[in-house]
Amino acid sequence: MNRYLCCTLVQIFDHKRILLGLKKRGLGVGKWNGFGGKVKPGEEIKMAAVRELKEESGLDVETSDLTNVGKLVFEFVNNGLVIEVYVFRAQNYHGEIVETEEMKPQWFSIDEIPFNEMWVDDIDWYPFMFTQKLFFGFMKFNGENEMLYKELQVVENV
Ligand SMILES: Nc1[nH]c(=O)nc2c1ncn2[C@H]1C[C@H](O)[C@@H](COP(=O)(O)OP(=O)(O)OP(=O)(O)O)O1
Repeated sequence: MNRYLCCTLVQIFDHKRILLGLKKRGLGVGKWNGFGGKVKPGEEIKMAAVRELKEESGLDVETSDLTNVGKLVFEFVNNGLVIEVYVFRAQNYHGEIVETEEMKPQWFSIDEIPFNEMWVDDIDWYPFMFTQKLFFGFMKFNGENEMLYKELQVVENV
């Protein structure tokens, strides 16, 4: 039986900029990513997204300001881990951006997203996010840097 995790990922937008965080520890260390993490048992997914965004960036959003952009399922063939990631975007937020032990946040122009320092699948699904098409993706990884398989499709709901 594979080990399964349900996670969130929040992409914060401000006009033509996106806020990314450099992951300082754990899964995806050294990569720029949106903000998110594991949903706790019994926790509502959007509440987990709000909590993880706050923990990793200092920013607050309302659950009603989180828009679904897609769902990604990653299978890590090297260790049997399966991660289901609910991806959201938000442009209404408040609070001060802070660097934490886990993440170093930084704004990037949406024309200068550092895809070569991100999870290798991001370059495939960010375009769906930008064109506001709800997507579902399934990817197989061997370790954190080798993508063995990918499948992406536009869907009606996630
Ligand atoms: N291939 C991938 N592409 C991507 O863009 N984001 C990925 C990804 N695989 C995992 N993620 C994201 C989803 C989620 O936001 C994060 C994984 O969560 P973490 O392991 O950081 O969880 P936590 O923040 O709960 O960890 P700890 O607090 O350290 O226990 O990495």
